[in-house]
Amino acid sequence: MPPNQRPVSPQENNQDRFGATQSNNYQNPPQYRKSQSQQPPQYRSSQQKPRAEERPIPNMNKSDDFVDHFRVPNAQESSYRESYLNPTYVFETFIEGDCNRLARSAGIAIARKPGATAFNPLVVYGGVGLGKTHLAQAVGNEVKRSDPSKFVLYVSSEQFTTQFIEALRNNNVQQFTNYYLQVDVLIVDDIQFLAKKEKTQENFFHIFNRLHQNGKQIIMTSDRPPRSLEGLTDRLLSRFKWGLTADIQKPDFETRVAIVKQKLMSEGVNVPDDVVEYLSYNIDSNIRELEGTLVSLVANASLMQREVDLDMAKNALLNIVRNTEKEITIEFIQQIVSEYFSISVDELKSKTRKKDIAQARQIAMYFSKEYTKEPLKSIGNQFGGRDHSTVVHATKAVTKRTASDALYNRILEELLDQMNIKSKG
Ligand SMILES: Nc1ncnc2c1ncn2[C@@H]1O[C@H](COP(=O)(O)OP(=O)(O)OP(=O)(O)O)[C@@H](O)[C@H]1O
Repeated sequence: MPPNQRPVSPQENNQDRFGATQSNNYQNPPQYRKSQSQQPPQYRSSQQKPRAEERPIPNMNKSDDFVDHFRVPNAQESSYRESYLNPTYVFETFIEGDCNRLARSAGIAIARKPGATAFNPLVVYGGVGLGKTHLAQAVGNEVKRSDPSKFVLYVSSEQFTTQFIEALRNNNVQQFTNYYLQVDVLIVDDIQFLAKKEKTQENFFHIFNRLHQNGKQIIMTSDRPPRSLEGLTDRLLSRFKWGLTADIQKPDFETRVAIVKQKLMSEGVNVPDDVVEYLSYNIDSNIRELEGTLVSLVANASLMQREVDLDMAKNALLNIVRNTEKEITIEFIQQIVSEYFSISVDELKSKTRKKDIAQARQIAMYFSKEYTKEPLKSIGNQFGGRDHSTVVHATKAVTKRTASDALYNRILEELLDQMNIKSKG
Protein backbone atom coordinates (compact mmCIF):
# COMPACT_ATOMS: atom_id res chain seq x y z
CA MET A 1 0.00 0.00 0.00
CA PRO A 2 1.38 3.46 -0.81
CA PRO A 3 2.71 5.04 2.37
CA ASN A 4 0.29 7.95 2.50
CA GLN A 5 -2.81 6.01 1.84
CA ARG A 6 -5.07 5.97 4.80
CA PRO A 7 -6.67 2.83 6.20
CA VAL A 8 -10.08 1.89 4.99
CA SER A 9 -12.70 2.37 7.67
CA PRO A 10 -15.30 -0.34 8.19
CA GLN A 11 -17.94 1.91 6.68
CA GLU A 12 -15.88 2.67 3.58
CA ASN A 13 -15.23 -0.99 3.29
CA ASN A 14 -18.97 -1.42 2.83
CA GLN A 15 -19.44 -2.76 6.26
CA ASP A 16 -22.42 -2.07 8.39
CA ARG A 17 -22.00 -1.33 12.07
CA PHE A 18 -21.69 -5.00 12.64
CA GLY A 19 -18.82 -5.34 10.19
CA ALA A 20 -21.07 -7.54 8.09
CA THR A 21 -18.85 -7.83 5.07
CA GLN A 22 -15.78 -8.70 7.05
CA SER A 23 -16.28 -12.39 6.73
CA ASN A 24 -14.01 -14.17 4.33
CA ASN A 25 -12.25 -10.96 3.54
CA TYR A 26 -9.02 -12.85 3.25
CA GLN A 27 -9.43 -12.51 -0.48
CA ASN A 28 -9.74 -8.75 0.04
CA PRO A 29 -7.85 -8.28 3.23
CA PRO A 30 -8.33 -5.02 5.08
CA GLN A 31 -5.63 -2.59 4.18
CA TYR A 32 -3.47 -1.21 6.87
CA ARG A 33 -0.51 1.07 7.07
CA LYS A 34 2.25 2.08 9.32
CA SER A 35 1.39 4.75 11.84
CA GLN A 36 1.75 8.11 10.16
CA SER A 37 4.27 9.38 12.63
CA GLN A 38 6.59 6.54 11.66
CA GLN A 39 7.31 6.14 15.34
CA PRO A 40 8.03 2.64 16.51
CA PRO A 41 4.61 1.10 16.74
CA GLN A 42 3.12 1.26 20.17
CA TYR A 43 1.32 -1.99 19.86
CA ARG A 44 -1.10 -1.82 22.71
CA SER A 45 -2.23 -5.11 23.90
CA SER A 46 -5.76 -3.95 24.28
CA GLN A 47 -6.76 -7.45 23.41
CA GLN A 48 -5.47 -8.81 26.62
CA LYS A 49 -8.25 -9.77 28.85
CA PRO A 50 -8.03 -8.35 32.36
CA ARG A 51 -8.07 -11.28 34.71
CA ALA A 52 -10.42 -11.03 37.62
CA GLU A 53 -7.61 -10.46 40.05
CA GLU A 54 -6.48 -7.40 38.09
CA ARG A 55 -9.74 -5.66 38.71
CA PRO A 56 -10.19 -4.18 42.14
CA ILE A 57 -12.20 -6.24 44.54
CA PRO A 58 -15.10 -4.38 46.07
CA ASN A 59 -14.37 -3.17 49.52
CA MET A 60 -17.58 -2.46 51.35
CA ASN A 61 -15.75 -0.76 54.17
CA LYS A 62 -14.18 1.91 52.03
CA SER A 63 -16.83 4.41 51.12
CA ASP A 64 -14.66 6.17 48.54
CA ASP A 65 -13.93 2.98 46.71
CA PHE A 66 -15.87 2.98 43.48
CA VAL A 67 -15.81 -0.77 43.37
CA ASP A 68 -18.47 -0.99 46.01
CA HIS A 69 -20.57 -0.38 42.95
CA PHE A 70 -23.19 -2.85 43.98
CA ARG A 71 -24.36 -0.71 46.84
CA VAL A 72 -27.81 0.66 46.28
CA PRO A 73 -26.92 3.18 43.62
CA ASN A 74 -26.89 6.79 44.45
CA ALA A 75 -27.65 8.90 41.40
CA GLN A 76 -24.92 11.35 42.37
CA GLU A 77 -22.26 8.75 41.94
CA SER A 78 -20.80 8.85 38.49
CA SER A 79 -19.58 5.30 38.59
CA TYR A 80 -22.64 3.45 39.69
CA ARG A 81 -23.64 2.75 36.15
CA GLU A 82 -20.19 1.90 34.92
CA SER A 83 -20.44 -0.95 32.44
CA TYR A 84 -16.88 -2.28 32.62
CA LEU A 85 -16.87 -2.91 28.89
CA ASN A 86 -13.77 -2.83 26.76
CA PRO A 87 -14.61 -0.17 24.13
CA THR A 88 -12.60 -2.02 21.47
CA TYR A 89 -14.82 -5.08 21.76
CA VAL A 90 -17.39 -4.08 19.18
CA PHE A 91 -19.00 -5.87 16.26
CA GLU A 92 -16.96 -3.94 13.71
CA THR A 93 -13.78 -5.48 15.06
CA PHE A 94 -15.26 -8.95 15.46
CA ILE A 95 -14.46 -11.01 12.39
CA GLU A 96 -17.17 -13.35 11.27
CA GLY A 97 -16.34 -16.91 10.27
CA ASP A 98 -17.96 -20.33 10.20
CA CYS A 99 -16.58 -20.71 13.69
CA ASN A 100 -18.76 -18.03 15.25
CA ARG A 101 -21.58 -17.31 12.81
CA LEU A 102 -24.52 -18.40 14.93
CA ALA A 103 -23.25 -16.77 18.10
CA ARG A 104 -22.51 -13.54 16.26
CA SER A 105 -25.92 -13.41 14.55
CA ALA A 106 -27.65 -14.02 17.86
CA GLY A 107 -25.51 -11.27 19.40
CA ILE A 108 -26.54 -8.83 16.70
CA ALA A 109 -30.22 -9.69 17.10
CA ILE A 110 -29.94 -9.16 20.85
CA ALA A 111 -28.12 -5.87 20.43
CA ARG A 112 -31.04 -4.62 18.36
CA LYS A 113 -33.71 -5.76 20.81
CA PRO A 114 -32.16 -6.60 24.15
CA GLY A 115 -34.43 -8.76 26.26
CA ALA A 116 -37.00 -9.02 23.51
CA THR A 117 -35.67 -11.90 21.41
CA ALA A 118 -35.91 -15.63 21.93
CA PHE A 119 -32.22 -15.56 22.80
CA ASN A 120 -32.60 -14.83 26.47
CA PRO A 121 -30.40 -15.90 28.00
CA LEU A 122 -27.67 -16.24 25.40
CA VAL A 123 -24.97 -18.67 26.46
CA VAL A 124 -21.82 -18.47 24.35
CA TYR A 125 -19.37 -21.28 24.93
CA GLY A 126 -16.04 -22.28 23.43
CA GLY A 127 -12.35 -22.82 24.06
CA VAL A 128 -9.95 -20.37 25.63
CA GLY A 129 -9.23 -17.13 23.80
CA LEU A 130 -11.70 -17.63 20.96
CA GLY A 131 -13.65 -14.42 21.29
CA LYS A 132 -16.47 -15.18 23.73
CA THR A 133 -15.81 -12.09 25.83
CA HIS A 134 -15.30 -9.94 22.76
CA LEU A 135 -18.65 -11.01 21.33
CA ALA A 136 -20.56 -10.70 24.59
CA GLN A 137 -19.14 -7.23 25.18
CA ALA A 138 -19.83 -6.23 21.57
CA VAL A 139 -23.51 -6.74 22.35
CA GLY A 140 -23.14 -4.58 25.44
CA ASN A 141 -21.30 -1.84 23.60
CA GLU A 142 -23.85 -1.83 20.80
CA VAL A 143 -26.76 -1.60 23.24
CA LYS A 144 -25.06 1.35 24.95
CA ARG A 145 -24.37 2.99 21.63
CA SER A 146 -28.02 2.73 20.53
CA ASP A 147 -29.38 3.78 23.89
CA PRO A 148 -26.93 5.27 26.38
CA SER A 149 -29.57 5.22 29.09
CA LYS A 150 -29.48 1.42 29.20
CA PHE A 151 -27.64 -0.03 32.13
CA VAL A 152 -25.28 -2.66 30.73
CA LEU A 153 -23.05 -4.47 33.19
CA TYR A 154 -20.16 -6.80 32.46
CA VAL A 155 -18.92 -8.95 35.31
CA SER A 156 -16.87 -12.12 35.44
CA SER A 157 -18.35 -14.86 37.53
CA GLU A 158 -15.26 -14.69 39.72
CA GLN A 159 -15.96 -11.02 40.42
CA PHE A 160 -19.60 -11.77 41.01
CA THR A 161 -18.61 -14.43 43.54
CA THR A 162 -16.13 -12.19 45.31
CA GLN A 163 -18.62 -9.37 45.52
CA PHE A 164 -21.25 -11.72 46.85
CA ILE A 165 -18.95 -13.12 49.52
CA GLU A 166 -18.04 -9.60 50.55
CA ALA A 167 -21.72 -8.69 50.70
CA LEU A 168 -22.39 -11.72 52.90
CA ARG A 169 -19.55 -10.72 55.15
CA ASN A 170 -20.84 -7.19 55.44
CA ASN A 171 -24.42 -8.22 55.82
CA ASN A 172 -25.69 -6.36 52.78
CA VAL A 173 -26.70 -9.06 50.34
CA GLN A 174 -29.92 -7.19 49.74
CA GLN A 175 -28.05 -4.14 48.50
CA PHE A 176 -25.90 -6.32 46.33
CA THR A 177 -28.97 -7.98 44.81
CA ASN A 178 -30.77 -4.67 44.34
CA TYR A 179 -27.84 -3.34 42.41
CA TYR A 180 -27.95 -6.23 39.98
CA LEU A 181 -31.69 -5.98 39.61
CA GLN A 182 -31.33 -2.58 38.00
CA VAL A 183 -29.31 -3.89 35.11
CA ASP A 184 -30.83 -3.94 31.61
CA VAL A 185 -28.20 -6.17 30.03
CA LEU A 186 -26.19 -8.39 32.35
CA ILE A 187 -23.09 -10.06 30.90
CA VAL A 188 -21.57 -12.74 33.10
CA ASP A 189 -18.28 -14.11 31.84
CA ASP A 190 -16.90 -17.59 32.46
CA ILE A 191 -19.84 -19.01 34.36
CA GLN A 192 -17.94 -22.26 34.82
CA PHE A 193 -16.35 -20.56 37.83
CA LEU A 194 -19.71 -20.57 39.59
CA ALA A 195 -19.42 -24.35 39.89
CA LYS A 196 -19.79 -25.70 43.39
CA LYS A 197 -20.44 -22.23 44.84
CA GLU A 198 -23.97 -23.04 45.94
CA LYS A 199 -24.75 -19.84 47.81
CA THR A 200 -23.50 -17.66 44.98
CA GLN A 201 -25.48 -19.72 42.50
CA GLU A 202 -28.57 -19.37 44.61
CA ASN A 203 -28.25 -15.61 44.60
CA PHE A 204 -27.48 -15.55 40.88
CA PHE A 205 -30.53 -17.75 40.29
CA HIS A 206 -32.67 -15.22 42.07
CA ILE A 207 -31.20 -12.30 40.12
CA PHE A 208 -31.49 -14.23 36.88
CA ASN A 209 -35.19 -14.98 37.42
CA ARG A 210 -36.09 -11.44 38.34
CA LEU A 211 -34.20 -9.94 35.42
CA HIS A 212 -35.68 -12.43 32.99
CA GLN A 213 -39.19 -11.84 34.27
CA ASN A 214 -38.69 -8.12 33.77
CA GLY A 215 -37.58 -8.59 30.17
CA LYS A 216 -33.93 -7.80 30.86
CA GLN A 217 -31.25 -9.45 28.80
CA ILE A 218 -28.76 -11.94 30.20
CA ILE A 219 -25.66 -13.06 28.34
CA MET A 220 -23.28 -15.63 29.71
CA THR A 221 -20.07 -17.18 28.48
CA SER A 222 -18.59 -20.50 29.41
CA ASP A 223 -15.63 -22.62 28.41
CA ARG A 224 -17.89 -25.63 27.89
CA PRO A 225 -21.51 -26.33 26.94
CA PRO A 226 -23.98 -25.92 29.80
CA ARG A 227 -24.73 -29.65 29.85
CA SER A 228 -21.09 -30.28 30.79
CA LEU A 229 -21.03 -27.67 33.53
CA GLU A 230 -20.62 -29.91 36.51
CA GLY A 231 -21.23 -28.34 39.88
CA LEU A 232 -24.01 -26.06 38.69
CA THR A 233 -27.42 -26.72 40.16
CA ASP A 234 -29.98 -28.30 37.88
CA ARG A 235 -32.43 -25.48 38.36
CA LEU A 236 -29.85 -22.94 37.20
CA LEU A 237 -28.87 -25.12 34.24
CA SER A 238 -32.52 -25.51 33.28
CA ARG A 239 -32.81 -21.72 33.08
CA PHE A 240 -30.00 -21.59 30.55
CA LYS A 241 -32.12 -23.69 28.21
CA TRP A 242 -34.75 -20.97 28.04
CA GLY A 243 -32.71 -19.09 25.49
CA LEU A 244 -29.99 -19.96 23.02
CA THR A 245 -26.73 -21.79 23.52
CA ALA A 246 -24.24 -21.06 20.74
CA ASP A 247 -20.68 -22.25 20.44
CA ILE A 248 -17.56 -20.58 19.11
CA GLN A 249 -15.19 -23.00 17.42
CA LYS A 250 -11.54 -22.58 16.57
CA PRO A 251 -11.32 -20.25 13.57
CA ASP A 252 -9.99 -21.63 10.32
CA PHE A 253 -6.81 -20.29 8.78
CA GLU A 254 -8.45 -17.61 6.65
CA THR A 255 -10.43 -16.29 9.59
CA ARG A 256 -7.31 -16.20 11.76
CA VAL A 257 -5.49 -14.22 9.10
CA ALA A 258 -8.43 -11.84 8.79
CA ILE A 259 -8.53 -11.36 12.58
CA VAL A 260 -4.81 -10.62 12.76
CA LYS A 261 -4.99 -8.21 9.82
CA GLN A 262 -7.92 -6.45 11.36
CA LYS A 263 -6.00 -5.98 14.63
CA LEU A 264 -2.98 -4.68 12.75
CA MET A 265 -5.10 -2.26 10.81
CA SER A 266 -6.73 -0.93 13.94
CA GLU A 267 -3.31 -0.42 15.52
CA GLY A 268 -1.86 1.13 12.38
CA VAL A 269 0.94 -1.42 12.35
CA ASN A 270 2.44 -2.88 9.21
CA VAL A 271 3.50 -6.50 9.30
CA PRO A 272 4.28 -8.41 6.10
CA ASP A 273 1.70 -10.92 4.91
CA ASP A 274 4.09 -13.86 5.10
CA VAL A 275 4.66 -13.18 8.79
CA VAL A 276 0.93 -12.90 9.46
CA GLU A 277 0.34 -16.16 7.61
CA TYR A 278 3.20 -17.92 9.33
CA LEU A 279 1.88 -16.94 12.74
CA SER A 280 -1.64 -17.89 11.79
CA TYR A 281 -0.56 -21.35 10.58
CA ASN A 282 1.33 -22.06 13.71
CA ILE A 283 -0.89 -20.65 16.40
CA ASP A 284 -4.26 -22.00 15.58
CA SER A 285 -6.17 -22.65 18.74
CA ASN A 286 -6.17 -19.42 20.70
CA ILE A 287 -6.55 -15.95 19.24
CA ARG A 288 -5.26 -14.31 22.38
CA GLU A 289 -2.04 -16.28 22.08
CA LEU A 290 -1.77 -15.40 18.40
CA GLU A 291 -2.21 -11.72 19.19
CA GLY A 292 0.17 -11.89 22.14
CA THR A 293 2.88 -13.38 19.96
CA LEU A 294 2.38 -10.65 17.43
CA VAL A 295 2.60 -7.99 20.11
CA SER A 296 5.94 -9.26 21.37
CA LEU A 297 7.25 -9.67 17.85
CA VAL A 298 6.39 -6.10 16.91
CA ALA A 299 7.75 -4.84 20.22
CA ASN A 300 11.04 -6.69 19.70
CA ALA A 301 11.38 -5.42 16.15
CA SER A 302 10.75 -1.91 17.36
CA LEU A 303 13.39 -2.27 20.07
CA MET A 304 15.87 -3.47 17.52
CA GLN A 305 14.76 -0.72 15.16
CA ARG A 306 14.08 -3.05 12.32
CA GLU A 307 11.12 -4.25 10.32
CA VAL A 308 9.41 -7.47 11.27
CA ASP A 309 10.33 -10.21 8.82
CA LEU A 310 9.76 -13.90 8.45
CA ASP A 311 13.13 -14.94 9.87
CA MET A 312 12.48 -12.89 12.93
CA ALA A 313 9.05 -14.39 13.29
CA LYS A 314 10.47 -17.90 12.94
CA ASN A 315 13.14 -17.28 15.53
CA ALA A 316 10.77 -15.62 17.93
CA LEU A 317 8.28 -18.40 17.57
CA LEU A 318 10.62 -21.31 17.63
CA ASN A 319 10.35 -21.86 21.33
CA ILE A 320 6.69 -21.03 21.56
CA VAL A 321 5.76 -23.27 18.68
CA ARG A 322 7.91 -26.14 19.87
CA ASN A 323 6.51 -25.83 23.35
CA THR A 324 2.95 -25.55 22.19
CA GLU A 325 0.97 -28.75 22.28
CA LYS A 326 -0.38 -28.20 18.81
CA GLU A 327 -3.03 -30.33 17.31
CA ILE A 328 -2.05 -31.11 13.76
CA THR A 329 -4.97 -30.87 11.38
CA ILE A 330 -5.39 -32.11 7.84
CA GLU A 331 -5.99 -28.53 6.77
CA PHE A 332 -2.66 -27.51 8.26
CA ILE A 333 -0.83 -30.38 6.56
CA GLN A 334 -2.41 -29.54 3.21
CA GLN A 335 -1.36 -25.94 3.60
CA ILE A 336 2.26 -26.73 4.38
CA VAL A 337 2.63 -29.45 1.75
CA SER A 338 1.04 -27.44 -1.03
CA GLU A 339 3.20 -24.47 -0.22
CA TYR A 340 6.33 -26.59 -0.15
CA PHE A 341 5.61 -27.98 -3.61
CA SER A 342 4.31 -24.65 -4.93
CA ILE A 343 0.90 -25.98 -5.78
CA SER A 344 -2.48 -24.93 -4.52
CA VAL A 345 -4.53 -26.73 -1.89
CA ASP A 346 -7.26 -27.10 -4.52
CA GLU A 347 -4.85 -28.93 -6.79
CA LEU A 348 -3.86 -31.14 -3.90
CA LYS A 349 -7.49 -32.11 -3.44
CA SER A 350 -8.25 -32.33 -7.16
CA LYS A 351 -8.61 -35.43 -9.33
CA THR A 352 -5.55 -34.62 -11.40
CA ARG A 353 -2.98 -37.40 -11.70
CA LYS A 354 -0.15 -35.10 -12.76
CA LYS A 355 2.92 -36.67 -11.26
CA ASP A 356 4.16 -33.82 -9.06
CA ILE A 357 0.68 -33.12 -7.71
CA ALA A 358 -0.08 -36.80 -7.12
CA GLN A 359 3.18 -37.20 -5.21
CA ALA A 360 2.51 -34.17 -3.04
CA ARG A 361 -0.98 -35.50 -2.39
CA GLN A 362 0.39 -38.87 -1.33
CA ILE A 363 2.74 -37.20 1.12
CA ALA A 364 -0.03 -35.04 2.56
CA MET A 365 -2.25 -38.10 2.96
CA TYR A 366 0.58 -39.98 4.61
CA PHE A 367 1.15 -37.17 7.13
CA SER A 368 -2.58 -36.91 7.75
CA LYS A 369 -2.75 -40.60 8.57
CA GLU A 370 0.39 -40.61 10.69
CA TYR A 371 0.05 -37.34 12.57
CA THR A 372 -3.65 -36.61 12.97
CA LYS A 373 -6.28 -38.55 14.82
CA GLU A 374 -8.61 -38.46 11.84
CA PRO A 375 -10.02 -41.77 10.61
CA LEU A 376 -9.04 -42.89 7.09
CA LYS A 377 -12.52 -42.17 5.77
CA SER A 378 -12.36 -38.58 6.93
CA ILE A 379 -8.87 -38.13 5.48
CA GLY A 380 -10.07 -39.45 2.12
CA ASN A 381 -13.03 -37.09 2.28
CA GLN A 382 -10.84 -34.09 2.86
CA PHE A 383 -8.75 -34.96 -0.15
CA GLY A 384 -11.48 -34.40 -2.70
CA GLY A 385 -13.80 -37.15 -1.49
CA ARG A 386 -11.44 -40.05 -2.02
CA ASP A 387 -11.94 -43.53 -0.68
CA HIS A 388 -10.18 -44.70 2.48
CA SER A 389 -8.29 -47.30 0.41
CA THR A 390 -6.62 -44.47 -1.51
CA VAL A 391 -5.24 -43.18 1.79
CA VAL A 392 -3.94 -46.63 2.67
CA HIS A 393 -2.34 -46.92 -0.74
CA ALA A 394 -0.71 -43.48 -0.45
CA THR A 395 0.67 -44.30 2.98
CA LYS A 396 2.15 -47.57 1.73
CA ALA A 397 3.68 -45.89 -1.30
CA VAL A 398 5.34 -43.18 0.80
CA THR A 399 6.62 -45.65 3.40
CA LYS A 400 8.05 -47.86 0.65
CA ARG A 401 9.89 -45.01 -0.97
CA THR A 402 11.41 -43.79 2.29
CA ALA A 403 13.18 -47.14 2.55
CA SER A 404 15.33 -46.45 -0.50
CA ASP A 405 15.31 -42.75 -1.37
CA ALA A 406 17.48 -40.47 0.77
CA LEU A 407 16.41 -37.27 -1.00
CA TYR A 408 12.77 -38.16 -0.51
CA ASN A 409 13.45 -38.68 3.18
CA ARG A 410 15.03 -35.25 3.34
CA ILE A 411 11.92 -33.71 1.84
CA LEU A 412 9.72 -35.44 4.39
CA GLU A 413 11.99 -34.27 7.19
CA GLU A 414 11.90 -30.69 5.96
CA LEU A 415 8.14 -30.83 5.81
CA LEU A 416 7.94 -32.26 9.31
CA ASP A 417 10.24 -29.53 10.43
CA GLN A 418 8.00 -26.88 8.90
CA MET A 419 5.05 -28.36 10.70
CA ASN A 420 7.07 -28.57 13.89
CA ILE A 421 6.37 -32.26 14.15
CA LYS A 422 8.95 -34.61 15.54
CA SER A 423 9.48 -37.51 13.16
CA LYS A 424 8.13 -40.81 14.41
CA GLY A 425 10.92 -42.66 12.73
N1 LIG B 1 -13.62 -13.34 15.63
C1 LIG B 1 -12.78 -12.46 16.19
N2 LIG B 1 -12.56 -11.27 15.62
C2 LIG B 1 -11.70 -10.39 16.17
N3 LIG B 1 -11.00 -10.61 17.30
C3 LIG B 1 -11.18 -11.79 17.90
C4 LIG B 1 -12.06 -12.78 17.38
N4 LIG B 1 -12.02 -13.85 18.18
C5 LIG B 1 -11.16 -13.56 19.16
N5 LIG B 1 -10.66 -12.32 19.01
C6 LIG B 1 -9.70 -11.64 19.87
O1 LIG B 1 -9.00 -12.63 20.62
C7 LIG B 1 -8.73 -12.16 21.91
C8 LIG B 1 -9.29 -13.13 22.93
O2 LIG B 1 -10.70 -13.05 22.89
P1 LIG B 1 -11.62 -13.18 24.18
O3 LIG B 1 -10.97 -12.63 25.38
O4 LIG B 1 -12.96 -12.64 23.80
O5 LIG B 1 -11.65 -14.77 24.31
P2 LIG B 1 -12.47 -15.67 25.31
O6 LIG B 1 -13.06 -16.76 24.48
O7 LIG B 1 -13.41 -14.87 26.12
O8 LIG B 1 -11.32 -16.24 26.23
P3 LIG B 1 -11.39 -16.92 27.69
O9 LIG B 1 -11.69 -18.36 27.43
O10 LIG B 1 -10.03 -16.73 28.24
O11 LIG B 1 -12.47 -16.27 28.47
C9 LIG B 1 -9.33 -10.78 22.02
O12 LIG B 1 -8.35 -9.82 21.78
C10 LIG B 1 -10.35 -10.74 20.90
O13 LIG B 1 -10.53 -9.44 20.40
